[in-house]
Amino acid sequence: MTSPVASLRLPAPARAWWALGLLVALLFAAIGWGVHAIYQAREQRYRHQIEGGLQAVNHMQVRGVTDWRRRRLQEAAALTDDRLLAQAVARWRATAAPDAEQAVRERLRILVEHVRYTAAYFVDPQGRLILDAGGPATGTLQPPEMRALEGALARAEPGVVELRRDPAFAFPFFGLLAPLYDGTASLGAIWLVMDARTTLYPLLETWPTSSRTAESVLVERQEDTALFLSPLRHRSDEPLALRLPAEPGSRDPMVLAVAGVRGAFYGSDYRNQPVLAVASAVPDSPWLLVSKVDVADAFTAAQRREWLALSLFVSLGLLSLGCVVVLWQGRAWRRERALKAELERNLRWLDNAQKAASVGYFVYEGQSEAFIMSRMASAIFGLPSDGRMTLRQWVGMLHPDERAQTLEIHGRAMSERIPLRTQYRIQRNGDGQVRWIEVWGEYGDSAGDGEPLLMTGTVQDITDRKHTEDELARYRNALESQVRMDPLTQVANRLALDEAVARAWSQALREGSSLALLMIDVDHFKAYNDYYGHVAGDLCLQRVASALASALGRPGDLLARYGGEEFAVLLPGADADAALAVAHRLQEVLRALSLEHRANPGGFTVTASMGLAHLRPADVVSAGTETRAGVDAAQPLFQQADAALYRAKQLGRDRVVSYDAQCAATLYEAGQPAPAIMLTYDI
Ligand SMILES: Nc1nc2c(ncn2[C@@H]2O[C@H](COP(=O)(O)OP(=O)(O)OP(=O)(O)O)[C@@H](O)[C@H]2O)c(=O)[nH]1
Repeated sequence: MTSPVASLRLPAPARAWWALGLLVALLFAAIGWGVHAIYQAREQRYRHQIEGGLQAVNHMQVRGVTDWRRRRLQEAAALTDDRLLAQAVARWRATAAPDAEQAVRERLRILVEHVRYTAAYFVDPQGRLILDAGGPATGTLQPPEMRALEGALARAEPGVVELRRDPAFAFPFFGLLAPLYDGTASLGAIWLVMDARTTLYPLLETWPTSSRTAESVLVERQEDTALFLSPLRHRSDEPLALRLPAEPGSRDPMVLAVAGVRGAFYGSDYRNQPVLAVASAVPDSPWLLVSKVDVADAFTAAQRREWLALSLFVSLGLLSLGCVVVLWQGRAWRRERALKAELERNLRWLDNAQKAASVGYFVYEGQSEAFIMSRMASAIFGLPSDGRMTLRQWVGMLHPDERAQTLEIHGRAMSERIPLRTQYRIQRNGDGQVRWIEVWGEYGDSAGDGEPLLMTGTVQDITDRKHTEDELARYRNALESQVRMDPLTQVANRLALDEAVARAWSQALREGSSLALLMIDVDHFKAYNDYYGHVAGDLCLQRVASALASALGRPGDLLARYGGEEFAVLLPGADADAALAVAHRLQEVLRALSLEHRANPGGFTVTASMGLAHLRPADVVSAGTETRAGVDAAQPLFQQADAALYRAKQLGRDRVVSYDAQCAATLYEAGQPAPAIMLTYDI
């Protein structure tokens, strides 16, 4: 038999959990793959974005440098086209007029102060320095400037001296030579000198990002080298001092640029750092502008952004998942709370129901030899409500009258595994009260599973019910006896006599034994009533009955009031002599009573006549005269007793007559029907 506790165990999860686990693993794999793919796509996009961004910066700076050069050329061309300046120079050179010289110097001063040239000179066609903004100048042009002057004068347009260094100036400078003419005669030229540090190089430092590795460098191919025209961010070489050989296989972006590589590309710069670079040519110049940024720097920022976005995405996902779990768990919690509340309600209801019905439940654990009990069960046994009672406690409480029987019933239920239903008394330890209880239980034992012996059951206090039942039984018995008792004399009535006679007749018939019936009639009782009154008559009958009853002692003998002043005594199993002896004893008892009866013609006390019948029912049946059942079967007994009584009256009353042939004859003579069976007796 499976234990009820064992049956409460949940089934093993098995395949459902495996499937769930696999599903979750697949889900995570799909999410991981999705995240990786998103990351790859986004990284590619960011790479393009970074390359595009660097290209945009490079183009912007190229445009700035180009504008810078164009403005310088325009300014030089404007000097060549300035007729007033040319006329002032021509007049100054021809006449040495101070106002003309002043006009030329003023023009040179404006160029220095307002157009931000570092220096401006007037040079003659032979390249000698004649005048600057401060006054007369001395010296001659260096070869690069001389070549530019000759070219400018020959072409009648400004000549450019590319960025270079010279001991005359402590900075890299850019030079222009603007030729001047007086008609077709050349007057010389204005030499404009511009410091690259303050005007050109700042254009290369305009970056929209705050990257620490981003830089732009102007380079120029000079023979088989790449000459760095602008300063370097991570190296202290002066501009125009560093040049790298343009070797094939070099990965330096400057070298690659002078080798003809344009657009975005990857390389390794003068620090041997991997870089992303963009190279462009500055229009109308020999310059190349290379903008570059460390790969690590560019992509670390992008990767950081990417990881940030991804971690944000993952965090949001996890947060959502957490919310779902919390919601789900919250629902589970709410559901569990509701179930607990319902369970508590049900337990309260069960408790109340138990109280109302005085029923408790319990589980008996064979292993620990203890009862685990509900509150009500504890209360029934008068124990504290800790819900535990040992086997020894229980045995000690069993009422001594039922202890052995109760233990046997429990033992049989346990050994035969049959349901237990029993009632017994207990004497409670606490208050000493004796209570009736009813126990319903069932033993369970999964010995094969190693489960301990268990019995579950209910216990009900039925003390009140038992009392009620006892009351009812007493009441019923009282009723029963009242129905079969004569209310006046308190001896058995006619109904009780008939039932007793029927029983005795059947028993005697079965056993082949005999029985006797004595009919007793108070003599001249009408006269007693008439003389003493009816109430006194009742009292007389009561005393007669009481006296007769006191003379009968044998179990089974029965005195009954047959009717009126007539009594009957049934003597089952009595033989003829014994029956006659009883009759005489009864007569003696009456005489000893000495009840006064002045109206009795035969004396002055109450007397009675008695007719005795004695027979064996088996004889009657074998004679075939009677075939009736019950009390009717015993009619011969009554008839013979009646006949004997009649004869006793006939013979003068106050005597005992046993039935014999004379009795029948007397009846016959009196014209009354004689009993059907004429059995005689030896009296
Ligand atoms: N007081 C009283 N009288 C009763 C009761 N039952 C019957 N009797 C009276 O008993 C009398 C019986 O009278 P009878 O049948 O003529 O017999 P008897 O007067 O006894 O004469 P014998 O029997 O021939 O000696 C009647 O007068 C009844 O009224 C009773 O319960 N109480």
